[in-house]
Amino acid sequence: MTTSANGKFVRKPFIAGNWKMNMDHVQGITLLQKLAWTLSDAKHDYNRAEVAVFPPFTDLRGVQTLVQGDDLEVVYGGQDLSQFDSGAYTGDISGQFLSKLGCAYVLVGHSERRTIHNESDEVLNAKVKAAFRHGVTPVLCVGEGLEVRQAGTHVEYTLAQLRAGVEGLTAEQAADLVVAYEPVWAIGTGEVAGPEDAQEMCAAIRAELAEFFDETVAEKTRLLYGGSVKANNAAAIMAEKDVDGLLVGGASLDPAEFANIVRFESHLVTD
Ligand SMILES: O=C[C@H](O)COP(=O)(O)O
Repeated sequence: MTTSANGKFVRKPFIAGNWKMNMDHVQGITLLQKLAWTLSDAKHDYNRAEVAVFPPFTDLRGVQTLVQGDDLEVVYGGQDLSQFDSGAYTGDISGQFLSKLGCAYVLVGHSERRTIHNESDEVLNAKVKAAFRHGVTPVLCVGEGLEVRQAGTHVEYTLAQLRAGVEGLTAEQAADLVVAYEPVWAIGTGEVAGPEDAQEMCAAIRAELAEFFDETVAEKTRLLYGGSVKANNAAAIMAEKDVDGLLVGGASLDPAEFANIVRFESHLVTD
């Protein structure tokens, strides 16, 4: 755990770049090299903000080789995993394979998996458990679409996804879990939920974790915001009390922009 210069952070900030279905394995290496150089030039202290990238599966072996070969401090993960460990599941990727590739994290239930691939809460709960079985930390994504937001039921909707996702976890697992709140209406649209929207939901998620598990879990679980994050809005979102990190899509494909998001602290107003 880290405390920042302004004393805000009790949980280590976590800045994650989800490349989605962008960057083939050659482009991915170039992107990661540029990101690492930019952060090195800026003397980024990885103790102050953990940096993760989530490349496509086909990039992961190259990413592992680069991270190991150049001793990079950037960590990486998969964008999805199977709820099963092995067998006749064509096209799926086991948590065991991700673990063997050195993945520290895996996204579970990204809104694009929930909508395009119709992944249910039950399947996602099984995926969260599969990740833990293989020693890979799940980043459970939750969040509402535009209709739910307009109906004003977004908090209850999102908390129901959360409860379903963490069902059956031990307190220790829940404390390690990362939860990403992504309001679907703010993803890739240029629409940003305001810092106060991110705070409202992250506070509600933390309270729900305290209720579902206990206060200790709620104090430890890291909560991210994702949805049209850019360098010019990252600091304001991160200044919110219950926001511990950012899940960045489009802006993570630009190494200079993403590095500036990682270095959000340099844009924070300190007392
Ligand atoms: O995984 C990232 C989120 O879907 C946000 O994507 P975005 O930054 O392109 O809006």
